[in-house]
Amino acid sequence: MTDTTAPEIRKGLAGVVVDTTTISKVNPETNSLLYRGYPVQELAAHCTFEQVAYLLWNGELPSESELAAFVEAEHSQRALHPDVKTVIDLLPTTAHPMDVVRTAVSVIGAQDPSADDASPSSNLAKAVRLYAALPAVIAYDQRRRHGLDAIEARDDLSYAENFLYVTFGEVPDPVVVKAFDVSCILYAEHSFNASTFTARVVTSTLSDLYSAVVAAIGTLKGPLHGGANEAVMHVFDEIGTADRAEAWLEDALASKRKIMGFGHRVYKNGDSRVPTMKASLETLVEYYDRPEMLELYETLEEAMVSRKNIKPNLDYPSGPAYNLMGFDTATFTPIFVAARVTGWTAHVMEQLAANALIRPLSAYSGPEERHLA
Ligand SMILES: CC(=O)SCCNC(=O)CCNC(=O)[C@H](O)C(C)(C)COP(=O)(O)OP(=O)(O)OC[C@H]1O[C@@H](n2cnc3c(N)ncnc32)[C@H](O)[C@@H]1OP(=O)(O)O
Ligand SMILES: O=C([O-])CC(=O)C(=O)O
Repeated sequence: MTDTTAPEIRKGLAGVVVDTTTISKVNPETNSLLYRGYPVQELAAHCTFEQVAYLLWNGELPSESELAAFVEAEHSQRALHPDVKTVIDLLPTTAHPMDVVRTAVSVIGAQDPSADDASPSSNLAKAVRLYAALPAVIAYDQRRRHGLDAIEARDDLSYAENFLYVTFGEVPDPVVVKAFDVSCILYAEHSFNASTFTARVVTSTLSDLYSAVVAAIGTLKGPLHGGANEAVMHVFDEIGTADRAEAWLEDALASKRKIMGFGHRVYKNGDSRVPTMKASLETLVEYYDRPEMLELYETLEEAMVSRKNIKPNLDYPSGPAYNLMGFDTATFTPIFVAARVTGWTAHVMEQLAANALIRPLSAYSGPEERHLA
C-alpha cells in the first residue's frame, strides 16, 4: 500500500525554490541570464570583468570615479603573498590545481585578522581581496608545474591582461585578452548552482566568508559542475579528430558515460551563455589558425544533439578556448574559481543580510528501531 503521508522527495533539490535573490536571474524559458537586471550578453559585449564584478557586489555599474577606486583596490592586492607562495611550494606539483587554490584561500583567510568580522564593509573588502589575489595563485601554480618562477603582477594592466601576463610572461593580442575577459564575465554568476548554494549553506551557520569560498571551491571541482571544463578537454584529447567523434560518442553513450560539457540542471534547451562563448572560441580559432578544433567541437555537438537532443553548457566552449590560450587543462577550473568568486561572495553577503539557517529534512529509510539485547 502507498504511504500517503510520505513526504515528497525532490532528489538533488531539483525544481525546489529555496530563497529569493537579487543578484542574477536564470530564465530557461527565454534562454536568458541577467546580472542585476542586465543581460549577460550585453555585459560581455560592452563591459570589462572589473565593471561586472563591481556590479555583482554593489548592484549597480560603477561610475568613472567608482571604477577608478575599485581598480586601484584590486591592483594594490594583486601580489602573491610570500606566505601563500611558501605554502603552495609545500604542496606537490602533482596536486590538483583546485586543491592548491582551495589551500591558498584557506591561508589568505587565516592571515586576515578580520576574517570573522561579518559586517558588509569587511566582507566586501574580503571579496575584493580574494578576487585580486587569485590570478597570481593560479598563474604561479601553472608555472611551477613547468619549473618556472612566479611573475610579479603589473599594475598598468587590466585584470584579464594581468592574469594572462602573470601566467605566460607576456600580454597576448587583444583578441585573446577579450576572449578571456568574456569568459570571466560569463562564469561570474549563475544563481543557486551547487557551489553558490554551498557558499550560502556555510554562510547560513554564520561561518566566515573564506570558509564559504573554500567549501564552494570543493563543490566546483566536481566534473558535474565546474570540473566539466577540464573534462571537456580530456574528451577532445581522447577523440583526437572530428572524423572519430561520432563513433566515440556511440561508444561513450553505449557505456552510459555522461558526455562532459553537455546538459544542464536548469537549461533544458541550451545554455544562454554558450553562443557568446562560442563566438569567442571562433575568434581564437581564427587567431591561432586551429580550424580542426572548431571542426571537432561542432561535429561532437551535432552528434550529441542528434543522438540525445542534449545541448552544450558553458564549459563546452570554455575548455577548448582556454586550451588555445595556452592554459594547462588542469588550470581551467581554477579560472572558473577566479571568476565565480565574485558571484559566490555576492551571495555570501546577500545570505547574511536576511539569514536563515539552511537545514533541510530527510526521510529516514534505514532499519526500524531495534535494540542491543
Ligand atoms: C557550469 C556548469 O557547471 S554546467 C554543468 C557542467 N557539467 C557537465 O557538463 C557534466 C555533464 N552533464 C551532466 O552530468 C548533467 O547534464 C548535469 C549534471 C549537468 C545535469 O544533470 P540533471 O539535471 O540532474 O539531469 P540528469 O542527469 O537527470 O539528466 C537527464 C537525462 O539526460 C541524460 N543526460 C544529461 N546530461 C547528459 C550528458 N552530459 N551526457 C549523457 N547523458 C546526459 C541523463 O543520463 C538522463 O537520462 P535518463 O533520463 O535516460 O536517465
Ligand atoms: O547553474 C548551474 O547549475 C551550473 C552552472 O551553469 C553554473 O554554475 O554556471
